[in-house]
Amino acid sequence: MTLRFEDVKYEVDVGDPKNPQVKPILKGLSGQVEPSSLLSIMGASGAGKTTLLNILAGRLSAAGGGRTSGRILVNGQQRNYSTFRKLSAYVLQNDVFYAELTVRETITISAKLRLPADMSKEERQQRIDNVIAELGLKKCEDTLVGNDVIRGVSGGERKRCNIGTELVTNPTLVFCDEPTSGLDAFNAQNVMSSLLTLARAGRTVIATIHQPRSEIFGMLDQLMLLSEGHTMYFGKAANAVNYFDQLGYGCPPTYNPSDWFLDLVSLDIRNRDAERQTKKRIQYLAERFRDYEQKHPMSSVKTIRGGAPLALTSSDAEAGRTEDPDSNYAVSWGRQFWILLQRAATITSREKATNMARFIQSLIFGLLLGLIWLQEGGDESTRVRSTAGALFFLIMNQSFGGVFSIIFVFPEEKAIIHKERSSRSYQVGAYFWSKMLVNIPRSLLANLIFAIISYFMIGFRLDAGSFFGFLLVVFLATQAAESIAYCVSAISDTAQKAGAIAPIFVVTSMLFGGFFISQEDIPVWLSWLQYLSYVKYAFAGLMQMEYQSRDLDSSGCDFSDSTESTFCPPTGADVLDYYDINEINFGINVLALVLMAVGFRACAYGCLRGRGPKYDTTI
Ligand SMILES: Nc1ncnc2c1ncn2[C@@H]1O[C@H](COP(=O)(O)OP(=O)(O)OP(=O)(O)O)[C@@H](O)[C@H]1O
Repeated sequence: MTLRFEDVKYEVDVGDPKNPQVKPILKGLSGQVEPSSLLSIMGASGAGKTTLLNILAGRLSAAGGGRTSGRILVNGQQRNYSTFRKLSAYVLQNDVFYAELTVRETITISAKLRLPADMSKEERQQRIDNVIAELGLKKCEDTLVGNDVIRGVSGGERKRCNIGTELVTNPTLVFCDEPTSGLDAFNAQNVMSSLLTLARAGRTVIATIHQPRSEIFGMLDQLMLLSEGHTMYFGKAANAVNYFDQLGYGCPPTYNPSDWFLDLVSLDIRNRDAERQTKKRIQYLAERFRDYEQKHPMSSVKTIRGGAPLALTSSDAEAGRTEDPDSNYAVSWGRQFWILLQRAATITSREKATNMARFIQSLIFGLLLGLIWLQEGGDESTRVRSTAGALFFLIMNQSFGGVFSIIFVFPEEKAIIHKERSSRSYQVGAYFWSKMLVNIPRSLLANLIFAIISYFMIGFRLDAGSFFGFLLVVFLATQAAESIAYCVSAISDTAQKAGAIAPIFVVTSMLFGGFFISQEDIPVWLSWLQYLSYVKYAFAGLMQMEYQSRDLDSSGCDFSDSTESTFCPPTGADVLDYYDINEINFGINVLALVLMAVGFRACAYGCLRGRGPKYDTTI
């Protein structure tokens, strides 16, 4: 596939939105990349490399609010975005992965989601094996990808795994953003030689690269050198030294050419003199290159080394061989859901530290609450108050446990989802609902551990119905709190933001939960808030389980003086009256909790869906 770009410009508005200033970022860049070749876009930080790569890949975020112009031609024709996406792959700079999956599992899941469902198992397996072999990942295929906490593959292997997940579709065009960043020299070279191998197999590869060591520089086919949005050089990498030599900027013999070029085209802003001088030099080099471009029009830019181009139709036909011809996804929603459900189950079962932390937390808090309210004695009045306190506190405890298990994890996972959605691996609903389903057993088990310990230590009503009612309400309250956490995480960019917002909802629910403030004390204009409080329904449900249809031991009570301070209820119904929780029955409270758990999750799903990747498709 030959990719040609002509006079590509990109500008954004900066400063006061009412009186914005136009900031040009790319100032009319042109070039052409042919099959079997690797174009490296080089330049100092802020030169515009990533912006250009994103525009060429059709992955420039529409959220940036900039304006693009120019022309991008694929095999001489205006690109069709839908086909272009299927034929191209974009390898992000950040290797965001599930640390708990192995390299082979990661690539296999990508293949299952992105290859047509009617492809035979053997054919798919062959494709996965080829990708693993092609990228030299055989040695570490069964090693966990890992992260900062879990020991996994090396940085270079992770980068190649990142490339591998994109290569399973056999793309004809591969875009790579800074594939060598963060890698040591050895791994950087390995990654670059993998890219070169891909190019030699007939693909067109475009990669941004910051400052390659001399061995890597020697491997490059075509080089595009950028500075301040201008082209400083475009052509054979091997000719670059000669080109700058002719302009009077000969590379000293002991220098790595890429270091030399970066020194030449970097803007030095340490002091005014240096800035003026370097600006002048950049301006001069940009003008010289424009002259050079006019003398050597683009059609004369030839592929450096030969290689049979991949038949455009093979990949195209493959990508078009989907279950639903109208869908942009390779497999149906149901199959996406099933694959993602299996993935989520595998990850959850391997999150040993998280699972243990959740279960130990339930155990410790179950014991702690049990010890604090251990078989509370005293008169009925004291027992009622302390039971209400215990029930309320344990709802809060389980809610916070659930909320914090999500808000510090989910926002980070969103980076993976964003990447996978950008490559159109699946619909967000398939991911979200499969994840919700997989999380339920873990949450249920944590609640069960907590319920068994606290229920019997505190000494709540001793019959099976009451215990399971208690478990149901605590579980649903946790689910409602988790749903709020998902919702907040879906709208927050970072875990910190989610961590700051989520308690607002939980604490407000707590405030209107019916324990601290009675209904009549809530100002009328705020009273609607109580109906949004899952704590209210959970507290009412638990109190009903404990006190419904129950006579109390009210010996020693003086009913002639039933003021608040000498509260002395003869029956459970009086207790429920006292806490204003007789108006809604247990079934309705449970239903309200179910609706809140589902409703907030649906909101979270809506937010995730609405905040999906959107790209500028102007050119
Ligand atoms: N939407 C935007 N609004 C304002 N400035 C922007 C926007 N997009 C890019 N820029 C600016 O354009 C310049 C080029 O950005 P780009 O990310 O392409 O640089 P780069 O060469 O890839 O740098 P690096 O090597 O540091 O990643 C930077 O100065 C950046 O701050």
